[in-house]
Amino acid sequence: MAMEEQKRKTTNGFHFSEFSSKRKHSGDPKRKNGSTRWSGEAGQQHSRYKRKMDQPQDKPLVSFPASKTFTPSLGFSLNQNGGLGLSRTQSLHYSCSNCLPSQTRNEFIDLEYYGAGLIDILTIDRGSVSGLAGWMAPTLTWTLTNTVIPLANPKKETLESQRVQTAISDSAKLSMDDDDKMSEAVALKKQERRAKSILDTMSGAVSTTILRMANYTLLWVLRRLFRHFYLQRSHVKMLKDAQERGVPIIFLPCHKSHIDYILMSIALINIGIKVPHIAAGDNLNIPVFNYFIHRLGGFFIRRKLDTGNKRDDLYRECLQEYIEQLLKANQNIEVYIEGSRSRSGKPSLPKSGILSYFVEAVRDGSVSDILLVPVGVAYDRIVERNFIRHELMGGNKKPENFFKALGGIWRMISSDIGCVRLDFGQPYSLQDYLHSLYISNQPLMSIISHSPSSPNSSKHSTIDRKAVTALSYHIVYDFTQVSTIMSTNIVGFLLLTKYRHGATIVQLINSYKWLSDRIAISGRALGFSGTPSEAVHYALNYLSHLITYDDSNVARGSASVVKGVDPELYRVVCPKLDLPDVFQLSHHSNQVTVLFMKEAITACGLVAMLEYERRYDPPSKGEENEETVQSPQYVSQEDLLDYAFDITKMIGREFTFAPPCLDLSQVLHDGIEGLIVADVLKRQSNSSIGLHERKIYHCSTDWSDGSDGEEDKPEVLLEVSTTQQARSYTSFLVSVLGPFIEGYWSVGMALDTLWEQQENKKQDNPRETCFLQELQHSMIARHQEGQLIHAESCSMDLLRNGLRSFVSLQAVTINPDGHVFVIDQKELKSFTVLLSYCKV
Ligand SMILES: CCCCCCCCCCCCCCCC(=O)SCCNC(=O)CCNC(=O)[C@H](O)C(C)(C)COP(=O)(O)OP(=O)(O)OC[C@H]1O[C@@H](n2cnc3c(N)ncnc32)[C@H](O)[C@@H]1OP(=O)(O)O
Repeated sequence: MAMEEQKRKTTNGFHFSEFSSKRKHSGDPKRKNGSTRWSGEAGQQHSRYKRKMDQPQDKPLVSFPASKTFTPSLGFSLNQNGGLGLSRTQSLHYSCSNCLPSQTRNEFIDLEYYGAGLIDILTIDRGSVSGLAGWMAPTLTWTLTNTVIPLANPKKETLESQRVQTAISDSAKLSMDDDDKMSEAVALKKQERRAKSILDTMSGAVSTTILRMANYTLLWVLRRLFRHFYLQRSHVKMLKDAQERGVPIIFLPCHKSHIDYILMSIALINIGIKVPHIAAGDNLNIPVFNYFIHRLGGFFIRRKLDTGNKRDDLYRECLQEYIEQLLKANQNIEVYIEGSRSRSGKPSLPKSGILSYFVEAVRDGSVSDILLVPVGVAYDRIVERNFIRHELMGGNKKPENFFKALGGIWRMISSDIGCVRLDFGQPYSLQDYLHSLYISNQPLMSIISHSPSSPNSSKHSTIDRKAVTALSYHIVYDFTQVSTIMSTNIVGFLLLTKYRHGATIVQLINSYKWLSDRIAISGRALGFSGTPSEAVHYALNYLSHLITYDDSNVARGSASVVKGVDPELYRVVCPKLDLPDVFQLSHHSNQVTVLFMKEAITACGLVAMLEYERRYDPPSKGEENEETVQSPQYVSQEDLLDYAFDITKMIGREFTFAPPCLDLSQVLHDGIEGLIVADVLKRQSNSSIGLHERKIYHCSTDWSDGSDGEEDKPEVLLEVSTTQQARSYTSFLVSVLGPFIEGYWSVGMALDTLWEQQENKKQDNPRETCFLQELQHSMIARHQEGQLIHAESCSMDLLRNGLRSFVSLQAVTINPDGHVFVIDQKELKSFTVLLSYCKV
């Protein structure tokens, strides 16, 4: 009792994160605020803690997805394969009720157009005109005359602007400080020349003639590449309505392939939307191509604004002013905020630099408003397979060049990529977004780390960096939500989770039905409308290089083969789990993973919690009778949330599975609800269970300091179902996150070894790239020895994210020279142990 009293005295209420949850810990002096101790040594430290939700109890637990409406299966189309078409039409107008006022949300929704079907851009409006004339007619007439507004001269206006002129004189002063002998006139001239050369490289004038020719040629190429290229009719109307508003539209697509921007421009041109100016990384500034890119609307930006460690303010100002000039001229802009193509199929963490320029333009009144349109791009097949294999296996990014680009185009033309679909999210006003964000003081989800402004950053004091970062995460969430899930994604996902050891086609068809229903309920669009059997066959055809068939079942005349049913359906399909093939399957599968994230995280929390208890709090000898073993298990909901919270902190950034304006505890509550609906957990009222019969894994309320009367609140207990069905669903959910858990755990173990070396000062700490390469080599070796469960966990992308996650948990740091140092071994160990519990 005295000990409990002592605990109570030493317990402090503290904020685990600024926004999300408030925890109390046990008062163990070894524990530091906000961290969970996951000691590997039995019984040494208990990691139970009490967590208190900031949210009032009467607030709805889950308030997203918001304002979504959806009409299933209205459109229909046939493809060349005789009926297997991408035709399920589902309109999804997503916007977030948390951070947008309702009038903005519903502004562009016009129910009349709902479910009016899909448009195939490859055959759009050719109508009765046939042959060459049919091709040329739309190209030469209405399309381009409407869609390109010639720019006056953004380069000249940018150069003459107050902002760039000030930056020129500031840079001149700096160069005079560096070189005493330089006169002011010379310094100014030099900086002026530099500004001019920056803008020469950056800007280009759109040419209607070249656009017209490109539209014609590329439509021809795309016809060879894709079976269909679909847009939703309702989205076309929505974009036209948005265009009527007379403010610039910013298109923010996800980035999976070089074809993304070609599809975007072609789609917009052919539906009569003003063609956007596209921010292109300067790696594409290659001879010949750069001429065309400039004339097709691209403008080059550096992928890193600063060169080396030297800050380049002149470049920043030129870029910002150039963008502002485009906005003032009411031009549409397209930005790939992920900054590069996704290697893993899931969105990369967004970059906020260009977004901050849009925000600043609206806030300082340079433009009255801007409409933001997230765009999802979905392919049946991965377009650039080789580059994914190469880079995820740790290969360096190869610089682009003319011949490589030509080779890439040729390879693409000669392959069949299936169908592609563009889905536009509902346009939302940046003005409204900022307004409601500041008015409602929305919290940002705590797992988002926003980069603080650099110490020598003189700018952007007026912009709340958190708000801009939140906006960028919101966009990533939005384009994920609007993206269509293709049949290849579903089959890839099933093969990597439920059926890693193989499944008959019949099993795949049944699971496909189940999963497509899940997708429909979640409000995401499904990119296939045929029967599940057609969809599975269609997908297996596109995944043929990633699977093998085992016919022994059929040849043996196995009992499971039903007479009278096509024996083909009993062939066993096995995924190729070798490296690097498995990366491609996981690229497909990751499109679906995000749907299960909330539940999978809570399921991992549950597994970790039960494993912890099994190891460190086994039933005492006397209790170990048959009755106790079979008695139901209970967990405290709050403790489960704590475990889930820590897992989210660790691997949550792999997927943007909730908008940043939601409180993380709300999101995880949603995950628990999912487990309850699936009968994995059952909610119990405290009073209905006698203390003696509870085997409850929860913390003691005695740890509370009692200052806020929390102990008055009834404790929510969850009964863990022991049915076979519940267990297999839990294992399925855990397997969804399996590769991430295994990869991150391997990073944790490698860092632990590094810490030992660091302590013994055996050798210099490795650089980040070296550390990751060595780790990947050892993992590949372990995979070859059959010691890894998931070969996907060897992905360089995943290992890099794992390392960054430990950095953001402040267990590890990477110094300016790129060397990796462990700075908090306890924190490192606690999270590594937590991951090992999820692995079981
Ligand atoms: C008909 C036929 C048609 C055919 C049609 C063909 C079309 C032919 C076109 C080809 C088109 C190709 C298109 C390819 C697609 C790509 O090439 S994708 C790659 C290029 N695009 C991008 O990277 C866009 C997204 N990236 C960004 O926005 C990055 O921030 C930037 C601008 C590249 C800079 O990155 P960075 O150097 O790492 O710097 P970062 O930390 O982001 O910060 C820079 C500044 O932004 C501001 N900032 C950053 N974060 C924040 C924040 N949270 N809050 C406030 N301010 C912030 C600050 O001012 C910051 O400076 P300091 O605070 O340090 O002073």
